[in-house]
Amino acid sequence: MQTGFVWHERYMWHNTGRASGPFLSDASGWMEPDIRHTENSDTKRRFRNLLDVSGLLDQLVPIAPRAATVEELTRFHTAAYVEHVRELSAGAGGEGVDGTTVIGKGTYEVALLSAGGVIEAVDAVLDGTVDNAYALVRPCGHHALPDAAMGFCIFGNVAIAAHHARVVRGLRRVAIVDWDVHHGNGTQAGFYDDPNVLTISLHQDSCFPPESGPLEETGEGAGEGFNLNVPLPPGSGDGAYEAAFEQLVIPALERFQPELILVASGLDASAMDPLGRMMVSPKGYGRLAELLLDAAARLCDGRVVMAHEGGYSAELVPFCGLAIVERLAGVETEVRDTILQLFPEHMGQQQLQPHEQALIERVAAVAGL
Ligand SMILES: Cc1nn(C)c(C)c1/N=N/c1ccc(/C=C/C(=O)NO)cc1
Ligand SMILES: [Zn+2]
Repeated sequence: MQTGFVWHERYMWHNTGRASGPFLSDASGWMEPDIRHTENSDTKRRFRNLLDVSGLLDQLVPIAPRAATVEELTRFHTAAYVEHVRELSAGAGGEGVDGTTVIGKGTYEVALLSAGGVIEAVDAVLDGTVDNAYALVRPCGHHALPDAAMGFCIFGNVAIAAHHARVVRGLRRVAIVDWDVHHGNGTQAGFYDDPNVLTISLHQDSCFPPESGPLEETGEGAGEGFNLNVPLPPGSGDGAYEAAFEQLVIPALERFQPELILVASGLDASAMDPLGRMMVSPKGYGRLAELLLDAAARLCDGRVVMAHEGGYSAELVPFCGLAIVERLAGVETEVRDTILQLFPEHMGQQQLQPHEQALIERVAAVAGL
């Protein structure tokens, strides 16, 4: 199995600065100042470094990112928004609409490289250069709206790549699966009336954006039935996610018959993430990757491109990421045993719980699955 890997040191140079709050500059004066913004380079660098020291990185095919063009960005974003980011980035910087998304000096160029890196991964998979790919990009994208930055996201990397696959590469049907713990609101918004792009988001119910991603949002107009939200309850672990995949995600993909599957790969559903309340283990993320790749092998010759999104636990992002990339590459490193010892079965709420199964059945009824 040939697995492509997108990385660039510049991704680490997107400067989200230092704040006095978790990711808010505190106006009250009651917070000790000078801590790193929650969305910083640390967990991404640790993920890449574990791929390196485990020996897996040497078995991946490097894919060099490039800057996305304005034409590529404006298939999803407004031209005014793209220009706004460029201006802020060239000047003193600024923030997105939610007051937590930093557009620092030079962010524009890094965000172009992030979106362009996912496009290059899609081209490498569609050209057959590699079988599948993981784009370890930054800043993330799934919260970005056509005209606004939010949730640490600047440009809608995965949405832009989906447009590229359809408009430039001529694919008819592209599926997007978002396993980040937060709702992929930007991706949903971008294709809400589009029957050619199936958008699926599994997320912690009402976590972020606040109240976003209810199961009733199934698409509109021609796109009715082509958006699937799975708002899992806090505390959902490996069992709940595996059941959601087996009962909802895989059947939805089989019904849609995608020619390419894109994954918004946020690792913040892990059991130790500060911005989520889920219980997924590294083994659990590995299992989701297995289920997805098995479906892709049956549906679209294994064509899968994963783009990194959220994930803020320095301890678990590397192990969750490694578990996923091991499955993409079909390689088992010696680290996997460590992962299992770190996360024995009994830890946390790994088994499917009745209330989690009940939510899955409510989604199945609404989605006709
Ligand atoms: C708004 C707001 N206002 N306040 C006071 C606060 C504390 C706010 N939280 N912002 C957030 C909360 C979570 C994320 C997750 C990003 C991610 O990983 N996505 O995948 C981003 C921003
Ligand atoms: Zn997230």
